[in-house]
Amino acid sequence: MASTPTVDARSGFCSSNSVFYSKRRPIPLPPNDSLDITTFISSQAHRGNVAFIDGSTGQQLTYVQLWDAVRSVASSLSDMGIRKGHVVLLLSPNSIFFPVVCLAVMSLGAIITTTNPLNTTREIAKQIADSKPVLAFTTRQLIPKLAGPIPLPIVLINDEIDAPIDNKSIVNTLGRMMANKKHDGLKSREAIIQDDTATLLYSSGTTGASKGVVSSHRNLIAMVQTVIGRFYSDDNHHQTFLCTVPMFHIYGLVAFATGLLASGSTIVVLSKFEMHDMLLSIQRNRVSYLPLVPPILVALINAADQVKAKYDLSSLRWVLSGGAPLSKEVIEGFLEKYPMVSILQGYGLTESTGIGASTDSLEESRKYGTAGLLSASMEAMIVDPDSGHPLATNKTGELWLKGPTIMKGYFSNAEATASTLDSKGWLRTGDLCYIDEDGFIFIVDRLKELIKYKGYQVPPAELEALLLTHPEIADAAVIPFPDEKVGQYPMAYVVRNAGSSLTESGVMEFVGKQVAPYKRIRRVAFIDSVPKNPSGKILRKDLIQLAASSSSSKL
Ligand SMILES: Nc1ncnc2c1ncn2[C@@H]1O[C@H](COP(=O)(O)OP(=O)(O)OP(=O)(O)O)[C@@H](O)[C@H]1O
Repeated sequence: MASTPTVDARSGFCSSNSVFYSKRRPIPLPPNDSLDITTFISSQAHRGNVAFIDGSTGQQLTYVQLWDAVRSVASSLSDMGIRKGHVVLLLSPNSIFFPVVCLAVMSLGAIITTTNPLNTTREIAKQIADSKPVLAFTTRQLIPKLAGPIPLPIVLINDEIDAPIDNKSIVNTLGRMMANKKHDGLKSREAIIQDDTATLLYSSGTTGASKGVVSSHRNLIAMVQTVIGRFYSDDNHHQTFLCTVPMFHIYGLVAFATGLLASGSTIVVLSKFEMHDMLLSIQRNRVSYLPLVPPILVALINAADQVKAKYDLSSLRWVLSGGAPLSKEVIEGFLEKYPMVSILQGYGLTESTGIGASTDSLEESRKYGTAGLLSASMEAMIVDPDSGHPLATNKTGELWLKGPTIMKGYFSNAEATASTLDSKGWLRTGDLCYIDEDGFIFIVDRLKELIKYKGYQVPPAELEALLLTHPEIADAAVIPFPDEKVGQYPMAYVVRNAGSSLTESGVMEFVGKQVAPYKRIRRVAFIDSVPKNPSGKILRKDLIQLAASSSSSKL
């Protein structure tokens, strides 16, 4: 008889197979295999009334209007010949119509692919060549970005029904589609099963070329269940969220275009992040939940006195941080300035269709620096990157994840899929982590970003967190600087507070006193701001390039 694996209730670790099991209540997936994400969300019971509010114009979409719009757009798409398996590109800043497009496309079994409006025409052309969309939704301002070698028919996202169709690529407008009340097109909708592909999102490309991540309806349904479990387990009272993070990224997509709609939340949408607009929207709409990325949190700390004097933030209860590391020092700094607000953490990847671990309560968040507990039904292994052996609690190695939200694979890239997903469904996250005796995950750094000094590994995130504790440092990034003798050494790019006269040697001494000799920063440069991507990650490759060009120009 096979023995039952013994799982330690405190850590979730099973010593017989070295797997960490989630400590959260498992979430049963809907048994009906013939189910798409849109039907799943729209069939959830809740008492919500207003789904979306445009943060700048105040325009609202109620839940009744939202689902009516989704059906109208789906029917129009079907009339245009969009079928299951077709890829549809969405190039748009955040808007209350972004989710309408996503949900309509997915309801037909077609696949939504999104892209960053800040991408160049060349980058977008590359994504188009890879994903081969048959149609694009975009705004009038962004049409020139689709001027690549493959012309695409365009649906204009425009809230005016009678927007002029004055460009030969424009085949329709979203306003006209939403006004279509016949819904005859839905009769030719094909059957969808949970395993069918729903989204083709591109990873951020922080550590290499961006890759197309294929997620299924099942992946998204499981993620919606995770979101419901995270925010609505105890009581089902109405909550208002502010959307500042981009909806084209997995973070924004699972929260604002899918997950939160299952429980009747109200979502105030900002087309882009701007500090004043964000704060004004919180005040005006009595926002209770603010999901953001770490740089915004840092900005809120730095400007705390002016912010509190100018805006009424009394409705704000929770800030959710995700997408990039958040140090203990930043958390403490925030709580000191905003004692009424609690911070929740979320950790995930495009490849895990969103949240893989999170803190869901104030008590959990008090484990400062943690990315949280594994999401419901998620399993983890910590694998020694050198030996490939799984490790136990409090040992650092690469985090592997397995569960119902893990992607199907990379699009048209069998090689990348094989090196990231193993045959048993384990996803190699590329993140260096440990899991403590209570089951909390701590992210040390990204494997690919470790600096190798004389064979020792130096995590840049640790040095960045330390630099941020300096009272005269507003922001910092640490990169590897190539050196013939030692391989690489840590170099810091530092943003000084206004009026600071901190010197290079001052920075080096500050760090040198607090770390082992191999971790010391051996080169410093001052900059005005640290380049970051929309999910808050430091664009280290840009800084590496900058360091290389400034050192060669000095030769
Ligand atoms: N709460 C968090 N704390 C620390 N790091 C986080 C957190 N959330 C996400 N991350 C980081 O973000 C990564 C996932 O990011 P994303 O899927 O946007 O693309 P990327 O990994 O940056 O891009 P690419 O794989 O193309 O380099 C995780 O592997 C992790 O390194």
